[in-house]
Amino acid sequence: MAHLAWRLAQRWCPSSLQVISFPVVQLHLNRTAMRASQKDFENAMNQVKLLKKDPGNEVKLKLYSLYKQATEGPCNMPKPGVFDLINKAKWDAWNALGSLPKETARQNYVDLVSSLSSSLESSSQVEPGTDRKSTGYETLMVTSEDGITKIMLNRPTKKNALNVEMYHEIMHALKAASKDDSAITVLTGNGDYYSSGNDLTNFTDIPPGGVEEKAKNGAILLREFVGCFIDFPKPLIAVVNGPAVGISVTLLGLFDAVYASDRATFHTPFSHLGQSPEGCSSYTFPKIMSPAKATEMLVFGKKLTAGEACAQGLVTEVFPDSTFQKEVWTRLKAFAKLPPNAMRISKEIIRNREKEKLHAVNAEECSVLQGRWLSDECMNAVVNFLSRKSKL
Ligand SMILES: CCCCCC/C=C/C(=O)SCCNC(=O)CCNC(=O)[C@H](O)C(C)(C)COP(=O)(O)OP(=O)(O)OC[C@H]1O[C@@H](n2cnc3c(N)ncnc32)[C@H](O)[C@@H]1OP(=O)(O)O
Repeated sequence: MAHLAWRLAQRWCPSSLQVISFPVVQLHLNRTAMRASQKDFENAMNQVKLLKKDPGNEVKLKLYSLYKQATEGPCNMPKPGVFDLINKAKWDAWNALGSLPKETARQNYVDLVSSLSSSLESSSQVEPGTDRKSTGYETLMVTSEDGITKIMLNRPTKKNALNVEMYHEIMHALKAASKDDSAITVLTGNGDYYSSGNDLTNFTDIPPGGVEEKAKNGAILLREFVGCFIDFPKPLIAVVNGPAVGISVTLLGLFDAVYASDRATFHTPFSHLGQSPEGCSSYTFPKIMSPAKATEMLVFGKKLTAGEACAQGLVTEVFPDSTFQKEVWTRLKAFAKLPPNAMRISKEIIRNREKEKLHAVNAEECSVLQGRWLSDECMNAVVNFLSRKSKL
């Protein structure tokens, strides 16, 4: 009983939640894949001023040291005397960052502020079900309510095509959702599309190292991105509000449930684009729907209706578009009331024995795609789309 009381206190007492939030801060500090722009950095500096709670001296020193490193580089001040306690603590914190590059310090600062904003916001949450909106995302809307973290793709005018920023932001949102206090996580799209897949303009921004470097970087990003779905620890549900194309379809094989509007379609036109399957679909689709049906989709680019996708096991259930949102969210709210640890553990039992295999498949698919991106077939398809000569 005392144990239960302690756990309840830990759940609701803001000061103990501050302690819980610390590993989240660490997690964000370890994330180096995203690159913060000067604008992100300035936004983060403004956000610090808006924090409603004092984050404590340890965090303030970390913020100070990252700020100095990001703006001035390695510590360049003479060491204060032992009795100058405050300046000595600040000097120690800055000096401890050694030769950490300015860009990394800037990114770590932005991550730290972002994690502080969400952890301190959640510590002031008094009632379950209070809506929590994330800020700082350019391409997503992320909310946490009723035990559900909802990650909404938010580029409706581009049919929610996934640009490089969106890949990074989804990874960030998934990592945050895996640590937050929600029971389940949902991915959905804003507007009439779920997602039109990879943003084909991703192929246009060629770095100094040329197309080879571009393809290599793309493969690294894709592998990390898909890896986040393979490793996601809580029930992950897709609410497919409209047509889905390319990678937004292949990833569905890594979700725990897929609910679709009857307006949704499922299209993986990889051969048309001179590309090859990703998102582990070369492994998950044949298992889900038989090798021949997977071939129709992944090799011949057959577009499925929601009903067909459901009959083939890719979609869990289809709802009429007119009642889709209401019916699905009612159901998800009921799921989110189930004991979260039991759900997490059950997911682990269902998925874990496949994890190693999925990571190996992911690595292989990315390596094959890296080669495909350099092919004439792929380059022509991208040029045709961008010059408005072709559409799916
Ligand atoms: C790090 C790299 C990882 C890569 C992973 C590999 C992933 C592979 C894939 O996902 S393959 C699938 C790629 N997707 C496509 O080929 C879809 C291309 N889009 C279309 O064919 C059409 O836009 C459509 C059928 C999705 C929708 O047609 P329509 O309803 O007529 O709308 P518009 O074409 O007018 O679209 C509106 C607006 O959005 C832009 N847009 C839509 N999809 C994409 C896209 N995938 N990439 C870039 N831009 C896209 C479109 O250009 C319009 O923009 P505009 O208003 O003209 O500025």
